[in-house]
Formats: sequence, C-alpha cells, structure tokens
Amino acid sequence: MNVVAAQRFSKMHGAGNHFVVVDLRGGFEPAPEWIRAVADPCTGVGFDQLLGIEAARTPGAVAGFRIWNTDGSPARQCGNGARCVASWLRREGLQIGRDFVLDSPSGPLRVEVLDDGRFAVEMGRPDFAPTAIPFTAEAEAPQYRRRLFDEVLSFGAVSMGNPHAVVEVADAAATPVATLATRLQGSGDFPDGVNVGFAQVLAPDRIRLRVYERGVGETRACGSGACAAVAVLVRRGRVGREVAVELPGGVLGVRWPQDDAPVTLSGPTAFVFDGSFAAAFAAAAAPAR
Ligand SMILES: N[C@H](CCC[C@H](N)C(=O)O)C(=O)O
Repeated sequence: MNVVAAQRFSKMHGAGNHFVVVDLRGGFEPAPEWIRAVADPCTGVGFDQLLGIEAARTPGAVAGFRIWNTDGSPARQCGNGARCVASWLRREGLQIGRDFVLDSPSGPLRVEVLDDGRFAVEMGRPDFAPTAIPFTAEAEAPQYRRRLFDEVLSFGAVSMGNPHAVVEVADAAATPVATLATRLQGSGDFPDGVNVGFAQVLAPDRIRLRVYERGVGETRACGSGACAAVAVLVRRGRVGREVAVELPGGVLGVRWPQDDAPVTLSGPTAFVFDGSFAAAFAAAAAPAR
C-alpha cells in the first residue's frame, strides 16, 4: 500500500496560525522534503507547522504529538498547535473529558476544554537561564543588548520549551519585523536558532505582538511566542499576570499567576477542511517505519 497516497490530513488554524494535522499512529514518518512540499501554499497545502499525532509516551497522557516547521525542521513546542491537536482528538471521538494531558516534544502538557472550540494549555514554566534557551549570554538578565549592523537591539530571552527573544517596540505595525528578526537569528547568539517576537504594550493587560518564527517566517499567531512575550514583559514589570495578546490573526489569553507556576495559554481552534494527499506526494516521502 502506498502509505503517503493514503495519508489523510486535516487543515486547521488556531487564531490564524495554520496547521496540517496528520495521524502518525499507522507508522507514517514524514520526510523533510515531503514536509516542505506540503508547506507550499501553491503546490501543497500550506501551514506554519505540521502536527503529527502519536500514541501517548507517558503514563496519564491521552496522546502525543510532534511538530515540524515549513523548512522541515522539528520544533519542540507549539502552543496553538497543542490546542488544535486537542480539538482534533476530541473530534476523532477520543473520550478525554474536560481536562487531560498531551505528550509534546518538550514534555507533558495539561489541556482544558473551554467553550466554543477554545482550549487552554499549560505551557510550563518560562526558563530564563541562557543555557536552557540556548543563548550565548554569560549571565541571565531581564534585557540584553546586541549591536546588529547599524543599530543596537534590546531584547529579553526565554525558553518556553523552545527558544524565544522578545523585543519591546513602540509600534508593532511599523516595525521591520523580518529584517530585525533575521539579523538576530543570524547573529550566532542563539545556537539552535530563535523565534523573535515584537511586542507593543497597550495596557498592563493588553499587548500587540508580531512573531517571526524560526524555520517559518512571520506568522499570524504564535502561542509559545505570546507566552514568551508576557513572561519577558512581566519580568521587566511592564505588564500584569493576565494579558490579552493581540496578534495579526486573533487574540490569545496568557496567564502567569506567579513565578514558579506554569503559563496558561487560551485561544480558539478551527477546522478548515479534511483531505488526502495525491500519489505525487509519495515521491518525496520516506518509507513507513
Ligand atoms: N507556532 C508555534 C511555535 C512554533 C515555534 C517553532 N517555529 C520553533 O522552531 O520553535 C506556537 O504557536 O507556539
């Protein structure tokens, strides 16, 4: 049987951040070339991340998932994706109640079902230690400064299971996001690369955010980026512990009750369509495991 031709998928989005969800439980292993082909919005489907559903890995979890970026690289954390995986599993008929655990590449995540297709995910504790990110700074600080070409960029850095830098800006809409983010990504300061957020504080409980992701580019929404932005801004005393994050694709809720507590991310999920890949996609796919 041609595993890839038979491979079904769902196109979903969470606050405008779009995903292709595939079920890996039958043994299908996506190859990087195949992932890049599916990511192309003209000749493939188009996504910010490919999400692969797997069996649970830890006791107590109902299922697991893996994450890939459009360039075929694996990612360790995806907040919007975790909500879409939860929604996908519920639609599949998995009896999961209102509160359950999913195994993500960066560890188990607790998920809560809210109303109207919304889900909340516990994204773990922000880790500001440079070695955890990883980031080459010698000591941890709320803000770092780096000269990049002709200007000095100030930013905070944190791991939400994946690496994030957060730059506070006066006007997110007017910020040259791609230029600044690719300079920071190319600086060599983040050995595993970095997702770069540009946050404009509107009020202590509301920010505007644009995120340029590692392995993807600018996205309409980034869940872990929203958590990272709030964590960095809380640490600098710029916002409170419960913040609405306005992204180009929608609004996400971020709550970080106290320093030693996990950050909770809430927001919408939506199904766009279901499909199955044509046989032509098989050419670039790896054999089944
Ligand atoms: N969009 C995702 C994050 C993807 C991060 C990925 N680009 C990486 O390499 O870490 C989210 O909603 O959290």
